[in-house]
Amino acid sequence: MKFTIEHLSKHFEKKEVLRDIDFTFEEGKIYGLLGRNGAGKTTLFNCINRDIKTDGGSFYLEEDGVRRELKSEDIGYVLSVPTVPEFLTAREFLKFFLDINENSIRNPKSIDEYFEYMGIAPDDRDKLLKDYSHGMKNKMQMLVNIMVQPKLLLLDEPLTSLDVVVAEEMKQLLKSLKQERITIFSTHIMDLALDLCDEIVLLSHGELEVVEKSNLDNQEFKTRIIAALREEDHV
Ligand SMILES: Nc1ncnc2c1ncn2[C@@H]1O[C@H](COP(=O)(O)OP(=O)(O)OP(=O)(O)O)[C@@H](O)[C@H]1O
Repeated sequence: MKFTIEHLSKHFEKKEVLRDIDFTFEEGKIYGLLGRNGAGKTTLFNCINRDIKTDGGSFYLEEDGVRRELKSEDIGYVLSVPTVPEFLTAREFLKFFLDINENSIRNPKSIDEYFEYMGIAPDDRDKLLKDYSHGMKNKMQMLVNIMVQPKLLLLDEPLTSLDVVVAEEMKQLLKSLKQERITIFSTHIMDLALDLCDEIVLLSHGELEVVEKSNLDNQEFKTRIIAALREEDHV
């Protein structure tokens, strides 16, 4: 499977954020998307998820040699600021989510198995989501996105608010999920990107570019990435 972006452009007023991007992502890989603040990472995700209108461009999935347009049901999108229905308990939310996605969730587990899988303690499962911490809401958002087993998983800085233990668990979880999908992961934490991701892609000057690791060690690789990002024009 391949996910291809063709001629994607997006501007806000006078600012050209994405400039005629052409890029192909491959199945089974986690891509670390790095870019300076304001480089356009969230904008790129929002364009792919059709949350905002693009100026032009197309998105395709190719499976077994057959190419078709990307559909919304192909995508899981974990936002940096988790959005969950605050007025429901975590259990009610999962039940509702399972009900409305009955036809698209393959081999569903029980609600408590999902909580277990995500490390959400029994005492927290019947609490209102408005009383969940930022990190716990993040876990719930991650869970519902994983449940539908999307072909394309977009993660916008999802681990930033998690404590070290949970962040490590989530890292292992993402690694275990990477087969049969394409994962694109934006982060500012370089060590996390190097540790978790198979490829590092820079979003710089509105374009995507792979940074080749070749035979560099991690420190040299980091230096190369930072040097490339420094060139970003910040006006
Ligand atoms: N709705 C909008 N209206 C006007 N400008 C916008 C809008 N959304 C984003 N921008 C601008 O587009 C640029 C890219 O923003 P975006 O949030 O995609 O960057 P980012 O790479 O995700 O940044 P960060 O790493 O800080 O989260 C910024 O200059 C931002 O101000």
